[in-house]
Amino acid sequence: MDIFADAEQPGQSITTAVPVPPPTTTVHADINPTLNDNWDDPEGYYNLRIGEVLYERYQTLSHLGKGVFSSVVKAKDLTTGDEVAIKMIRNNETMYKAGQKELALLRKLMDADPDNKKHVIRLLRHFEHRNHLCLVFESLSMNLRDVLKKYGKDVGISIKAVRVYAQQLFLSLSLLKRCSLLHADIKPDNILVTESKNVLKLCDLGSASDASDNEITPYLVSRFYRAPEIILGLPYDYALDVWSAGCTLYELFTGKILFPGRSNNQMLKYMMEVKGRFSNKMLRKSQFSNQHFDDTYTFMSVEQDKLSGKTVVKKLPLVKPSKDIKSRIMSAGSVSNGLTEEENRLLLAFVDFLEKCLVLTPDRRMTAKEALVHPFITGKI
Ligand SMILES: Nc1ncnc2c1ncn2[C@@H]1O[C@H](COP(=O)(O)OP(=O)(O)OP(=O)(O)O)[C@@H](O)[C@H]1O
Repeated sequence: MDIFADAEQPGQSITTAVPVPPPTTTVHADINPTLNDNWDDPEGYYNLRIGEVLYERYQTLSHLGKGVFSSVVKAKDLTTGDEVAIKMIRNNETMYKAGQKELALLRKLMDADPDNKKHVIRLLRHFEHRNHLCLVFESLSMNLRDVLKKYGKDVGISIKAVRVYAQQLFLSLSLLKRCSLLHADIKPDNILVTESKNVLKLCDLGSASDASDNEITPYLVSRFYRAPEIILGLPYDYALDVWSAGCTLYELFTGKILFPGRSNNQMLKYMMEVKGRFSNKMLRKSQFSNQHFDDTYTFMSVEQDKLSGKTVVKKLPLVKPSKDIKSRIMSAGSVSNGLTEEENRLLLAFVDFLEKCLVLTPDRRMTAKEALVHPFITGKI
Protein backbone atom coordinates (compact mmCIF):
# COMPACT_ATOMS: atom_id res chain seq x y z
CA MET A 1 0.00 0.00 0.00
CA ASP A 2 1.29 3.46 -0.84
CA ILE A 3 0.10 5.58 2.04
CA PHE A 4 1.67 8.73 0.64
CA ALA A 5 0.83 8.07 -3.01
CA ASP A 6 -0.41 11.55 -3.83
CA ALA A 7 2.14 13.36 -1.72
CA GLU A 8 4.92 15.43 -3.19
CA GLN A 9 8.23 13.57 -3.36
CA PRO A 10 11.03 15.23 -1.44
CA GLY A 11 13.73 16.73 -3.67
CA GLN A 12 17.23 15.41 -3.32
CA SER A 13 20.24 17.64 -3.30
CA ILE A 14 23.51 15.91 -3.96
CA THR A 15 26.61 18.05 -3.92
CA THR A 16 29.24 16.94 -6.39
CA ALA A 17 32.48 18.55 -5.37
CA VAL A 18 35.78 17.42 -6.88
CA PRO A 19 37.38 14.88 -4.55
CA VAL A 20 40.54 16.10 -2.83
CA PRO A 21 42.40 13.07 -1.50
CA PRO A 22 43.81 13.93 1.94
CA PRO A 23 47.26 12.66 2.93
CA THR A 24 47.07 9.60 5.12
CA THR A 25 48.16 9.53 8.73
CA THR A 26 47.73 6.82 11.31
CA VAL A 27 48.85 8.85 14.32
CA HIS A 28 46.29 8.60 17.06
CA ALA A 29 44.85 11.85 18.37
CA ASP A 30 45.57 10.86 21.97
CA ILE A 31 49.30 10.48 21.22
CA ASN A 32 49.82 13.77 19.42
CA PRO A 33 46.63 15.74 18.98
CA THR A 34 48.28 18.55 16.99
CA LEU A 35 49.17 16.22 14.11
CA ASN A 36 45.64 15.52 13.01
CA ASP A 37 43.92 18.70 14.17
CA ASN A 38 42.98 19.62 10.63
CA TRP A 39 40.86 16.56 10.14
CA ASP A 40 38.48 17.45 12.95
CA ASP A 41 36.65 20.53 14.14
CA PRO A 42 37.26 21.65 17.74
CA GLU A 43 34.45 19.39 18.95
CA GLY A 44 35.89 16.27 17.36
CA TYR A 45 33.52 16.05 14.39
CA TYR A 46 35.26 15.02 11.18
CA ASN A 47 35.77 17.95 8.79
CA LEU A 48 34.46 16.18 5.75
CA ARG A 49 35.13 17.39 2.25
CA ILE A 50 32.25 16.42 0.01
CA GLY A 51 33.55 14.19 -2.78
CA GLU A 52 36.25 12.70 -0.55
CA VAL A 53 36.49 8.89 -0.79
CA LEU A 54 36.49 7.04 2.52
CA TYR A 55 37.88 3.52 2.98
CA GLU A 56 38.80 3.54 -0.75
CA ARG A 57 35.18 2.69 -1.37
CA TYR A 58 32.68 5.35 -0.35
CA GLN A 59 32.49 8.62 -2.26
CA THR A 60 30.80 11.18 -0.02
CA LEU A 61 27.83 12.99 -1.56
CA SER A 62 26.20 15.22 1.08
CA HIS A 63 25.72 15.84 4.79
CA LEU A 64 22.67 14.07 6.25
CA GLY A 65 22.66 15.18 9.85
CA LYS A 66 24.64 15.93 12.94
CA GLY A 67 23.93 14.57 16.39
CA VAL A 68 25.64 14.57 19.75
CA PHE A 69 27.67 11.45 18.91
CA SER A 70 28.36 11.77 15.25
CA SER A 71 27.90 13.39 11.91
CA VAL A 72 26.13 11.39 9.23
CA VAL A 73 27.00 11.59 5.53
CA LYS A 74 25.45 10.19 2.40
CA ALA A 75 27.93 8.36 0.17
CA LYS A 76 28.06 6.23 -2.96
CA ASP A 77 29.47 2.75 -2.58
CA LEU A 78 31.89 2.60 -5.54
CA THR A 79 31.84 -1.22 -5.41
CA THR A 80 28.09 -1.75 -5.69
CA GLY A 81 26.84 1.65 -6.92
CA ASP A 82 24.39 1.80 -3.98
CA GLU A 83 23.89 4.81 -1.74
CA VAL A 84 24.78 4.37 1.91
CA ALA A 85 24.69 6.51 5.06
CA ILE A 86 27.92 6.66 7.05
CA LYS A 87 27.79 7.60 10.70
CA MET A 88 31.19 9.09 11.59
CA ILE A 89 31.56 8.95 15.35
CA ARG A 90 33.22 12.00 16.96
CA ASN A 91 36.89 11.67 17.70
CA ASN A 92 36.99 11.40 21.48
CA GLU A 93 37.39 8.47 23.80
CA THR A 94 33.89 8.50 25.31
CA MET A 95 32.19 8.79 21.93
CA TYR A 96 34.44 6.10 20.43
CA LYS A 97 33.48 3.71 23.23
CA ALA A 98 29.81 4.59 22.78
CA GLY A 99 30.21 3.92 19.05
CA GLN A 100 31.74 0.53 19.73
CA LYS A 101 28.85 -0.34 21.99
CA GLU A 102 26.36 0.76 19.31
CA LEU A 103 28.23 -1.39 16.80
CA ALA A 104 28.05 -4.47 19.05
CA LEU A 105 24.33 -4.00 19.71
CA LEU A 106 23.59 -3.47 16.01
CA ARG A 107 25.50 -6.65 15.16
CA LYS A 108 23.43 -8.58 17.67
CA LEU A 109 20.24 -7.21 16.10
CA MET A 110 21.41 -7.96 12.52
CA ASP A 111 22.28 -11.55 13.48
CA ALA A 112 18.88 -12.05 15.07
CA ASP A 113 17.06 -10.78 11.96
CA PRO A 114 18.97 -12.19 8.98
CA ASP A 115 15.97 -11.74 6.65
CA ASN A 116 15.60 -8.04 7.44
CA LYS A 117 11.97 -8.32 8.49
CA LYS A 118 11.98 -6.48 11.78
CA HIS A 119 12.39 -2.84 10.80
CA VAL A 120 15.71 -2.05 12.40
CA ILE A 121 18.20 -0.06 10.28
CA ARG A 122 20.69 -2.41 8.53
CA LEU A 123 24.32 -2.02 9.41
CA LEU A 124 26.37 -3.02 6.35
CA ARG A 125 29.92 -2.80 7.78
CA HIS A 126 32.23 -0.57 9.74
CA PHE A 127 35.73 0.86 9.31
CA GLU A 128 38.04 3.45 10.80
CA HIS A 129 38.94 6.71 9.12
CA ARG A 130 41.44 9.06 10.79
CA ASN A 131 40.49 7.91 14.28
CA HIS A 132 36.79 8.06 13.58
CA LEU A 133 34.81 4.91 13.91
CA CYS A 134 32.54 4.83 10.86
CA LEU A 135 29.34 2.79 10.74
CA VAL A 136 27.98 2.12 7.26
CA PHE A 137 24.18 1.83 7.04
CA GLU A 138 21.64 1.31 4.30
CA SER A 139 20.55 4.76 3.13
CA LEU A 140 17.06 5.88 3.98
CA SER A 141 15.16 9.01 3.07
CA MET A 142 13.93 11.13 5.99
CA ASN A 143 13.11 10.78 9.66
CA LEU A 144 9.54 10.89 10.96
CA ARG A 145 10.04 14.39 12.43
CA ASP A 146 10.70 15.63 8.88
CA VAL A 147 7.82 13.56 7.48
CA LEU A 148 5.51 15.28 9.98
CA LYS A 149 6.87 18.72 9.09
CA LYS A 150 6.45 18.10 5.42
CA TYR A 151 3.14 16.26 5.24
CA GLY A 152 1.34 16.85 8.52
CA LYS A 153 2.38 20.13 10.07
CA ASP A 154 0.15 20.63 13.14
CA VAL A 155 -2.45 18.18 11.82
CA GLY A 156 -0.58 14.88 11.67
CA ILE A 157 -0.77 12.05 9.15
CA SER A 158 -3.66 9.70 8.33
CA ILE A 159 -4.78 7.02 10.74
CA LYS A 160 -4.03 4.35 8.11
CA ALA A 161 -0.45 5.55 7.80
CA VAL A 162 -0.12 5.62 11.59
CA ARG A 163 -1.32 2.04 11.74
CA VAL A 164 1.24 0.84 9.19
CA TYR A 165 3.98 2.66 11.09
CA ALA A 166 2.75 1.32 14.46
CA GLN A 167 2.96 -2.28 13.28
CA GLN A 168 6.49 -1.80 11.94
CA LEU A 169 7.65 0.04 15.04
CA PHE A 170 6.36 -2.71 17.32
CA LEU A 171 8.01 -5.36 15.14
CA SER A 172 11.30 -3.57 15.81
CA LEU A 173 10.54 -3.51 19.54
CA SER A 174 9.78 -7.24 19.49
CA LEU A 175 13.22 -7.84 17.94
CA LEU A 176 14.87 -5.65 20.57
CA LYS A 177 13.14 -7.63 23.28
CA ARG A 178 14.23 -10.93 21.73
CA CYS A 179 17.80 -9.60 21.95
CA SER A 180 17.22 -8.30 25.54
CA LEU A 181 17.86 -4.71 24.46
CA LEU A 182 16.29 -1.41 25.41
CA HIS A 183 16.44 1.35 22.78
CA ALA A 184 15.94 4.17 25.30
CA ASP A 185 15.57 6.96 22.73
CA ILE A 186 12.49 6.26 20.67
CA LYS A 187 11.11 9.46 19.12
CA PRO A 188 10.17 10.61 15.60
CA ASP A 189 13.77 11.82 14.95
CA ASN A 190 15.16 8.30 15.41
CA ILE A 191 12.80 6.56 13.04
CA LEU A 192 13.71 6.73 9.36
CA VAL A 193 11.53 5.97 6.35
CA THR A 194 12.28 4.85 2.82
CA GLU A 195 11.83 7.13 -0.21
CA SER A 196 8.26 5.79 -0.77
CA LYS A 197 7.47 6.39 2.96
CA ASN A 198 5.89 2.93 3.20
CA VAL A 199 8.61 1.34 5.30
CA LEU A 200 10.14 2.60 8.50
CA LYS A 201 13.33 1.53 10.25
CA LEU A 202 14.27 2.18 13.84
CA CYS A 203 17.70 3.81 14.01
CA ASP A 204 20.18 5.42 16.43
CA LEU A 205 21.06 2.67 18.87
CA GLY A 206 23.39 5.18 20.56
CA SER A 207 21.45 5.14 23.85
CA ALA A 208 20.56 1.45 23.74
CA SER A 209 21.69 -1.00 26.38
CA ASP A 210 21.22 -4.51 27.61
CA ALA A 211 18.00 -4.78 29.63
CA SER A 212 20.02 -5.91 32.66
CA ASP A 213 22.14 -2.70 32.65
CA ASN A 214 19.32 -0.52 33.90
CA GLU A 215 21.04 1.96 36.14
CA ILE A 216 18.50 4.36 37.63
CA THR A 217 18.89 7.86 36.18
CA PRO A 218 16.17 10.50 35.75
CA TYR A 219 17.36 11.79 32.37
CA LEU A 220 17.36 8.67 30.20
CA VAL A 221 15.34 9.08 26.94
CA SER A 222 14.51 12.48 25.36
CA ARG A 223 12.24 14.31 27.80
CA PHE A 224 8.94 14.42 25.89
CA TYR A 225 9.13 10.65 25.33
CA ARG A 226 10.41 9.76 28.81
CA ALA A 227 8.37 7.19 30.73
CA PRO A 228 7.17 7.94 34.27
CA GLU A 229 9.29 5.13 35.79
CA ILE A 230 12.45 6.94 34.57
CA ILE A 231 11.39 10.29 36.04
CA LEU A 232 10.30 8.74 39.33
CA GLY A 233 13.41 6.57 39.68
CA LEU A 234 12.03 3.06 39.49
CA PRO A 235 13.74 0.04 37.97
CA TYR A 236 12.85 0.01 34.26
CA ASP A 237 12.73 -2.46 31.39
CA TYR A 238 11.16 -2.97 27.92
CA ALA A 239 8.04 -1.02 28.95
CA LEU A 240 10.02 2.25 28.71
CA ASP A 241 10.23 1.89 24.91
CA VAL A 242 6.51 1.08 24.67
CA TRP A 243 5.74 4.38 26.44
CA SER A 244 7.96 6.32 24.02
CA ALA A 245 6.38 4.50 21.07
CA GLY A 246 2.91 5.52 22.33
CA CYS A 247 3.99 9.19 22.58
CA THR A 248 5.51 8.99 19.08
CA LEU A 249 2.38 7.49 17.49
CA TYR A 250 0.13 10.07 19.16
CA GLU A 251 2.35 12.80 17.71
CA LEU A 252 2.27 11.26 14.24
CA PHE A 253 -1.53 11.29 14.22
CA THR A 254 -2.11 14.70 15.79
CA GLY A 255 1.02 16.61 14.75
CA LYS A 256 1.32 17.68 18.41
CA ILE A 257 3.66 16.56 21.18
CA LEU A 258 1.65 14.61 23.76
CA PHE A 259 3.60 15.69 26.86
CA PRO A 260 5.65 18.79 26.04
CA GLY A 261 7.00 19.25 29.59
CA ARG A 262 9.76 21.81 30.21
CA SER A 263 11.07 19.71 33.10
CA ASN A 264 10.61 16.27 34.62
CA ASN A 265 8.24 17.84 37.15
CA GLN A 266 6.05 19.31 34.41
CA MET A 267 6.16 16.00 32.54
CA LEU A 268 4.59 14.29 35.59
CA LYS A 269 1.91 16.98 35.78
CA TYR A 270 0.99 16.51 32.12
CA MET A 271 0.96 12.73 32.48
CA MET A 272 -1.45 12.93 35.43
CA GLU A 273 -3.72 15.35 33.56
CA VAL A 274 -4.12 12.65 30.91
CA LYS A 275 -3.86 9.44 32.91
CA GLY A 276 -4.81 10.32 36.48
CA ARG A 277 -2.86 9.87 39.71
CA PHE A 278 0.07 7.58 40.28
CA SER A 279 -0.71 4.85 42.79
CA ASN A 280 0.72 5.34 46.29
CA LYS A 281 2.39 1.96 45.89
CA MET A 282 4.28 3.15 42.79
CA LEU A 283 5.30 6.40 44.50
CA ARG A 284 6.43 4.54 47.64
CA LYS A 285 8.82 2.41 45.58
CA SER A 286 10.23 5.37 43.57
CA GLN A 287 13.65 6.80 44.41
CA PHE A 288 12.87 10.34 43.26
CA SER A 289 9.20 10.65 44.26
CA ASN A 290 10.13 12.98 47.16
CA GLN A 291 11.33 15.53 44.57
CA HIS A 292 7.83 15.78 43.14
CA PHE A 293 5.38 14.62 45.86
CA ASP A 294 5.04 15.49 49.56
CA ASP A 295 4.68 12.99 52.42
CA THR A 296 0.97 12.54 51.70
CA TYR A 297 1.73 11.93 48.00
CA THR A 298 0.27 15.25 46.95
CA PHE A 299 1.95 16.53 43.79
CA MET A 300 4.24 19.54 44.22
CA SER A 301 4.06 21.41 40.95
CA VAL A 302 7.06 23.63 40.28
CA GLU A 303 5.75 26.64 38.38
CA GLN A 304 6.73 30.16 37.49
CA ASP A 305 4.63 32.87 39.07
CA LYS A 306 3.02 34.82 36.23
CA LEU A 307 3.51 38.21 37.92
CA SER A 308 6.87 37.96 39.66
CA GLY A 309 8.44 35.36 37.34
CA LYS A 310 9.75 33.59 40.46
CA THR A 311 9.68 29.83 40.85
CA VAL A 312 6.88 28.73 43.16
CA VAL A 313 5.79 25.30 44.37
CA LYS A 314 2.05 24.67 44.25
CA LYS A 315 0.46 21.65 45.87
CA LEU A 316 -1.91 20.07 43.39
CA PRO A 317 -4.11 17.27 44.58
CA LEU A 318 -4.75 16.17 40.96
CA VAL A 319 -7.10 13.25 41.10
CA LYS A 320 -9.26 13.17 38.01
CA PRO A 321 -7.70 13.29 34.57
CA SER A 322 -8.92 16.35 32.69
CA LYS A 323 -7.50 15.86 29.18
CA ASP A 324 -7.96 12.20 28.31
CA ILE A 325 -6.49 10.65 25.18
CA LYS A 326 -9.85 9.99 23.55
CA SER A 327 -11.00 13.62 23.57
CA ARG A 328 -7.57 14.79 22.41
CA ILE A 329 -7.55 12.30 19.54
CA MET A 330 -11.14 13.09 18.56
CA SER A 331 -10.39 16.82 18.43
CA ALA A 332 -7.23 16.36 16.33
CA GLY A 333 -7.01 18.40 13.11
CA SER A 334 -7.38 15.46 10.72
CA VAL A 335 -10.52 14.17 12.52
CA SER A 336 -12.43 17.43 12.14
CA ASN A 337 -12.25 16.96 8.34
CA GLY A 338 -14.70 14.05 8.67
CA LEU A 339 -14.13 10.31 8.78
CA THR A 340 -15.52 7.24 7.08
CA GLU A 341 -17.12 4.61 9.31
CA GLU A 342 -14.06 2.39 8.86
CA GLU A 343 -11.73 5.22 9.84
CA ASN A 344 -13.87 5.96 12.88
CA ARG A 345 -13.61 2.34 14.06
CA LEU A 346 -9.88 2.36 13.44
CA LEU A 347 -9.62 5.58 15.43
CA LEU A 348 -11.41 4.10 18.44
CA ALA A 349 -9.07 1.10 18.27
CA PHE A 350 -6.15 3.56 18.13
CA VAL A 351 -7.39 5.31 21.29
CA ASP A 352 -7.50 1.95 23.10
CA PHE A 353 -4.04 1.07 21.73
CA LEU A 354 -2.55 4.33 23.01
CA GLU A 355 -4.24 3.99 26.40
CA LYS A 356 -2.52 0.62 26.75
CA CYS A 357 0.89 1.94 25.65
CA LEU A 358 0.57 4.76 28.16
CA VAL A 359 -0.40 2.87 31.32
CA LEU A 360 1.44 4.63 34.16
CA THR A 361 2.48 1.42 35.93
CA PRO A 362 5.20 -0.14 33.74
CA ASP A 363 4.42 -3.78 34.53
CA ARG A 364 0.78 -3.26 33.49
CA ARG A 365 1.67 -1.56 30.22
CA MET A 366 1.06 -3.43 26.95
CA THR A 367 4.08 -5.41 25.70
CA ALA A 368 5.32 -5.35 22.09
CA LYS A 369 3.97 -8.88 21.63
CA GLU A 370 0.52 -7.84 22.86
CA ALA A 371 0.63 -4.70 20.71
CA LEU A 372 1.14 -6.80 17.58
CA VAL A 373 -2.14 -8.67 18.17
CA HIS A 374 -4.14 -5.62 19.23
CA PRO A 375 -7.18 -4.96 16.96
CA PHE A 376 -5.68 -1.61 15.87
CA ILE A 377 -2.81 -3.55 14.30
CA THR A 378 -4.59 -6.72 13.16
CA GLY A 379 -7.53 -4.76 11.73
CA LYS A 380 -10.03 -7.15 13.36
CA ILE A 381 -12.33 -4.42 14.61
N1 LIG B 1 20.73 5.41 7.35
C1 LIG B 1 20.42 6.70 7.25
N2 LIG B 1 19.88 7.20 6.12
C2 LIG B 1 19.54 8.52 6.03
N3 LIG B 1 19.71 9.42 7.00
C3 LIG B 1 20.28 9.01 8.15
C4 LIG B 1 20.67 7.65 8.34
N4 LIG B 1 21.17 7.52 9.59
C5 LIG B 1 21.10 8.75 10.14
N5 LIG B 1 20.57 9.65 9.28
C6 LIG B 1 20.32 11.09 9.55
O1 LIG B 1 21.26 11.58 10.49
C7 LIG B 1 20.62 12.00 11.70
C8 LIG B 1 21.50 11.66 12.90
O2 LIG B 1 21.65 10.24 13.00
P1 LIG B 1 21.72 9.50 14.41
O3 LIG B 1 20.49 9.89 15.21
O4 LIG B 1 21.94 8.05 14.18
O5 LIG B 1 23.04 10.18 15.00
P2 LIG B 1 23.41 10.62 16.47
O6 LIG B 1 24.76 11.26 16.41
O7 LIG B 1 23.28 9.47 17.41
O8 LIG B 1 22.29 11.71 16.75
P3 LIG B 1 21.62 12.20 18.12
O9 LIG B 1 22.65 12.87 18.93
O10 LIG B 1 20.55 13.16 17.61
O11 LIG B 1 21.02 11.00 18.78
C9 LIG B 1 19.23 11.31 11.67
O12 LIG B 1 18.21 11.99 12.36
C10 LIG B 1 18.94 11.25 10.18
O13 LIG B 1 18.33 12.46 9.76
